[in-house]
Amino acid sequence: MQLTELLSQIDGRQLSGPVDLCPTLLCHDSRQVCEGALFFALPGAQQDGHAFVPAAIAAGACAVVVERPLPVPESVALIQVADCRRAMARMAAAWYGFPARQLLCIGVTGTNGKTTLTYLIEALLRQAGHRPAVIGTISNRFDGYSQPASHTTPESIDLQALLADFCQRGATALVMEVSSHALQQQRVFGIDFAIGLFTNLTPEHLDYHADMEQYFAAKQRLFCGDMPGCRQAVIHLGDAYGQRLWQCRPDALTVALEQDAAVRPLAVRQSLAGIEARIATPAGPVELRSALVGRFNLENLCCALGVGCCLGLDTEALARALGQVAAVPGRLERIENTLDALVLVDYAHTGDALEKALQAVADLRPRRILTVFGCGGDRDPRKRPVMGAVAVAASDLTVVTSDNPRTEDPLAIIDQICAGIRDPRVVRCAPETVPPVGSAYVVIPDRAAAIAWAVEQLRGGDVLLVAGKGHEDYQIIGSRKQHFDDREQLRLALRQRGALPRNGR
Ligand SMILES: CC(=O)N[C@H]1[C@@H](OP(=O)(O)OP(=O)(O)OC[C@H]2O[C@@H](n3ccc(=O)[nH]c3=O)[C@H](O)[C@@H]2O)O[C@H](CO)[C@@H](O)[C@@H]1O[C@H](C)C(=O)N[C@@H](C)C(=O)N[C@H](CCC(=O)O)C(=O)O
Ligand SMILES: Nc1ncnc2c1ncn2[C@@H]1O[C@H](COP(=O)(O)OP(=O)(O)OP(=O)(O)O)[C@@H](O)[C@H]1O
Ligand SMILES: N[C@H](CCC[C@H](N)C(=O)O)C(=O)O
Ligand SMILES: [Mg+2]
Repeated sequence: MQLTELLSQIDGRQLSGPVDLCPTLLCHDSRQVCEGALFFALPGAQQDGHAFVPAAIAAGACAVVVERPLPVPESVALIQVADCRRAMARMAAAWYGFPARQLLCIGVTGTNGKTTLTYLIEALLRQAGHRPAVIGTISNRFDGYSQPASHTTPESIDLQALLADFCQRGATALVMEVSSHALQQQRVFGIDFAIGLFTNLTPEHLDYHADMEQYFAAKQRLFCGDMPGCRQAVIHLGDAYGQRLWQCRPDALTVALEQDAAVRPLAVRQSLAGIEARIATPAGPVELRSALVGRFNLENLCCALGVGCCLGLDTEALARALGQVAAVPGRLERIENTLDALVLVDYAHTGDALEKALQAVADLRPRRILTVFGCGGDRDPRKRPVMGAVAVAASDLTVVTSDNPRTEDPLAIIDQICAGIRDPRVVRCAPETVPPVGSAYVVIPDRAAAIAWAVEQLRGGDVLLVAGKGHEDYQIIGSRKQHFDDREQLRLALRQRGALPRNGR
């Protein structure tokens, strides 16, 4: 594609140097530049891409997009723009032939529930006769083809490449998680979402966003802004930020569990077998049976119904589609055992998610609740003491361990978690002396050892919740990513106790 054609996508740019160029590649990492590449110098959180312009040119870049003028050789085109990430998103869309225009695009944002909702909406889109692609935390996938995701929402160049690939494979629709990082960094700029869904907003990513207001402002961009955002909004009102969002999108289809809204439950029965509910919707009352458990999943199902109504599905089609989603990997995922205990792996890695997951467990009225969790390194440290407090408040026995320490000291992360455990009734015990019943916590930094120890404590009627890593099949310690899977570790520990069922893997 001609550089001039790409440049026609962006306003207010200044150009110097040659224009009659045909770049071979779009790229923002100097380490990936090849002969003829068009390089975007992104101002980053860690580094400034402008510093890598000389390296990009040395590696063969024929053109560079910058926010500040820089000296470059005469043979290189220099394009100066106000916002490099936005220019990159627009040019990437053009480069790949505007694939999003061929898809019915649905964007899901909010602190928790996005991944779950993409699975539910995927089923609704199928029911509506679409061939949906899914982009999110677990994987980017379409029709049997799946690649593990490195980000919840890919960088704009990767995103547009994926969309073009999905279109080529025959996708007609897309449901994607839209993270606050993505909205802040313009990764989805230019995508015209037919439907945007807001689930909730609770403290998270406050290492990246200055405060909750900035975090909310990022999320809000999907609904009211210049992106172009979404045509139809679905908003969960049982959340103070959802209420605020509704003020800027009074046309939204509203969802709530406990207040008046277009989608709201009329009658609910919850058990370990799942959720049975009669739910009011604009299409009429839906009789829903879902194998998903927990009140937060009732909320997710209601949000999905809102989206399904926007798709024009009738009540039977809505119930049929959502009833088909029996589980979401790593979200309250059950691990079979012969102890008559419920063993669950869950991705709760925020205070609110952990509280909701533990509430879902408590609603099952178990004998005891045992919780194993840690917090990721190089991520918002503010959630650590909160998760510590939430875990011990709702558990009989908590095992504080490591998540993905990344470049932080795992013991320092654990100390920050424990600093939140202020309730004098909760005692810290050594693993050898822990009382069998009561409010206690132990610290076992090695996650595999923590899981094995918790499994040893399990008795019939107990629930064991291993939280924080869900579907992840790795652990990042330092800069090394090694294989680690909570589900495998649990099965290993259960096997060692002779408590893995005959057919258990
Ligand atoms: C905090 C964050 O979002 N960081 C993202 C951001 O990095 P950054 O702004 O820090 O970039 P940087 O490292 O300072 O580098 C600046 C520029 O210099 C370039 N560079 C750098 C080094 C070099 O030698 N040459 C070079 O050209 C880089 O490619 C980049 O373009 O831009 C990078 C390029 O697009 C991303 O890869 C990077 O994601 C990092 C890896 C990350 O961990 N992001 C997470 C926190 C994230 O995005 N999470 C969200 C939300 C998760 C959720 O809630 O589910 C997600 O959507 O996944
Ligand atoms: N509606 C909800 N409200 C609160 N917590 C929820 C909700 N849905 C799911 N959770 C909890 O949050 C965890 C993560 O859920 P899910 O993966 O669906 O959210 P997400 O928004 O995609 O998260 P991430 O931003 O990490 O990708 C679940 O394992 C569960 O513990
Ligand atoms: N989407 C979240 C995932 C956190 C998962 C947890 N296991 C961790 O590594 O902190 C993030 O990037 O902050
Ligand atoms: Mg997700």
